[in-house]
Amino acid sequence: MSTTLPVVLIVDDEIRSLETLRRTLEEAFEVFTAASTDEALAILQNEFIHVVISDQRMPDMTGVAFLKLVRERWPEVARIILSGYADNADIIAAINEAGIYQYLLKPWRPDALLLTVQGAARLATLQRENELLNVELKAGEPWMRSRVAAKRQQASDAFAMHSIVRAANSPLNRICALLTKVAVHDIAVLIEGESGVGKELLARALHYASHRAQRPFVGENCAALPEQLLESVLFGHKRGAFTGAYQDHVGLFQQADGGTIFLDEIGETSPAFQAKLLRVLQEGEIRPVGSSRSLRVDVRVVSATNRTLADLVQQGRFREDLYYRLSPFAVLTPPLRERPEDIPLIALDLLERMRDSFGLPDALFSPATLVCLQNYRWPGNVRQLKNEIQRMLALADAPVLGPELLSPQVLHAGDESQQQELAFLGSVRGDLKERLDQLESQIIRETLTRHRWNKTRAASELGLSRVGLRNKLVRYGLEPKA
Ligand SMILES: Nc1ncnc2c1ncn2[C@@H]1O[C@H](COP(=O)(O)OP(=O)(O)OP(=O)(O)O)[C@@H](O)[C@H]1O
Repeated sequence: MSTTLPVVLIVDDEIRSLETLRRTLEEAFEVFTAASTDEALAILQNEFIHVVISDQRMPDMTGVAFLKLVRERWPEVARIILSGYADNADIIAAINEAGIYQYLLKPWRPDALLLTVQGAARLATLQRENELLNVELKAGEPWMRSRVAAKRQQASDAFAMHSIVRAANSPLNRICALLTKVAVHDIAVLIEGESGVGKELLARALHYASHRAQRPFVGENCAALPEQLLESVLFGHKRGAFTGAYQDHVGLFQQADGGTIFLDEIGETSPAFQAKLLRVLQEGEIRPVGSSRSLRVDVRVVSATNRTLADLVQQGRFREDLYYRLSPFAVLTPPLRERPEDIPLIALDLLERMRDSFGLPDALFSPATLVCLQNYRWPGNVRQLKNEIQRMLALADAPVLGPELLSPQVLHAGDESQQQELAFLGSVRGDLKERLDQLESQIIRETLTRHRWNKTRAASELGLSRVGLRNKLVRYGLEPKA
């Protein structure tokens, strides 16, 4: 599951009610609103929605009829009905026909609504993961077990350390190697790095490299929820623990039992929450809100932050004792601008994944576009790169994605790079032979990086034999470090 916010679509013909719902949910979710079912269907068609909340009484169709349609087309989307009337027939129809997650009565309470939508989003995420695993309900049957095992293997391959795209000489190699080593030991891991650098990707890869791979990986963005809700989401609650707690709720720590829990944006948590988390980690037990019983859980904690946690400790904003609990092993993921050799490879990988859905199965980058992509500084890291490629695909009319499709700041980075190239040429010292050697070494390094250090392809592009290329690598000391 991604710890980017879950996406919720609200459908209601009353604009004021739509806006109130949006305001209540938009802190914790990415929210779309639709004032008609047609508008809602168009959004479902184009967006990746986790939860649909529909009003029951709408002019064009009832909420139940609409959610039935949603269930037929997008069964993985969790469905919630909001109604002003406790009509038994409607409730039974909603449950039977539209398979809804919850029937909420108006006036709803913000905390109850948030909890319900959080639970529904979690369900939708699990359903998506199940879909990935293609686990069918008959998993208990012996013939299914081997299939489930095979599908789990596929999932672990998809999230394996080796599937994290990076160049042969990328600094990520060292990080992946360290995480693979640490994975087999059951210690907590802290992953630091700017937003969008791939911290969650690394956390998942760590999980799948560990002996916990057959158990769940669950994640939560700790910055997305108010303190009390976060506590309830992570540790669970008993029915009646607070207003709006209509039923028992199993927390994520319990859901992750035997597996890994990923606590994203841990640096944003309140002192009170930090104290509770520390107790859970010290005791290996959780106590659901409103419960008098503690439950033992066996969970490996991987946390992430885009701050420097040690600095927050220094500033008195993060508990030192919790910091040491969370970080017996810590890695700093470098931003994309510090590993430009990864950019073309990640860009090509993202393009391959996305081009079909934009109806451009043969799309490829022009060489000038690749140069611009590699020269830009990507403050939003891989997530921003992904958005940029989506934007290009959305604007493109032909398979070759030229630089004219780039957003201005990325395009402009190309200009800067030309200036840099001129500056580089000006900075090269020595006689003509020495300067040409330096240029040759740069060109070979760039070509190899683009070909993921596949020497046959690089040699072919450069018009060299493999032996010829190898000799030059030795001469210029260019062999990548393992
Ligand atoms: N090396 C990579 N190869 C392919 N895709 C990547 C790579 N690194 C990151 N991504 C993709 O970039 C996006 C952002 O990555 P991820 O969510 O892991 O970042 P993050 O550091 O956890 O971000 P945040 O701090 O905002 O939670 C995801 O879609 C992820 O799949």
